[in-house]
Amino acid sequence: MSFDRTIKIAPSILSADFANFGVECEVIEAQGADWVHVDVMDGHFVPNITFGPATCAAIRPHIKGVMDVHLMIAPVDPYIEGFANAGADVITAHVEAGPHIHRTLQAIRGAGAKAGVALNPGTPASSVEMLLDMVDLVCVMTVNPGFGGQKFIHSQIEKVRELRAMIGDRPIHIEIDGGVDPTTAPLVAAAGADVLVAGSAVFRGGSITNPAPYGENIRAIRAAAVV
Ligand SMILES: O=C(CO)[C@H](O)[C@H](O)COP(=O)(O)O
Repeated sequence: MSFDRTIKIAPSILSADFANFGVECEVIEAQGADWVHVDVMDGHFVPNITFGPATCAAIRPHIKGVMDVHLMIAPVDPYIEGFANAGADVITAHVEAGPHIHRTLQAIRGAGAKAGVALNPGTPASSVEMLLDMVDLVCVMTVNPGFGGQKFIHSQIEKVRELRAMIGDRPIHIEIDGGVDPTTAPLVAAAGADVLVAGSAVFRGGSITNPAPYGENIRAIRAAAVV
């Protein structure tokens, strides 16, 4: 997985057809997705439950590119190896998920994956300042995690600017997750984000038997984000 700062669109399969994840991943990549974003929720750290490492392992053969696994779970550490073995390229843990995020990030890299750290909307950019040598990606949650289809929280744009300045030349992606669409994409891209997670704005209007809207939606977000 090479590093660059071009805009990458990462559809969240939270908005896909849960009965057809494998095909959804193939179709979304064929329609122009750069990464596939996989939302893991435990009903404890967030008020929703999705799936675990077995599902990630099952969809891995259907993804040619980057499988970007976002863990909205606590505790995190006991499950890192399982998600790495399932083939995750990036594993992102929340800074709020436990008292030892530095250890968690070490464990992610130790398991052979790129390490991401996610920040809830109420968590300041400064919380990752001491972690920058440990991370490959910082994920700014622009909704409260747990559900797709929520409204973008505009106050997070300033956090993205702060992170962009803090990161400087380091090879660290800034990922935005929640409420990304053609109206919000240019705001976060201008602030310095390069990975845009989008669920409802990508999957809206399409299906595995009618995938063209996926491609139109991805192209619309990408075009809007080129600032
Ligand atoms: O992590 C998430 C929710 O916790 C989702 O990835 C995120 O909300 C994307 O969905 P949408 O684009 O519909 O807002």
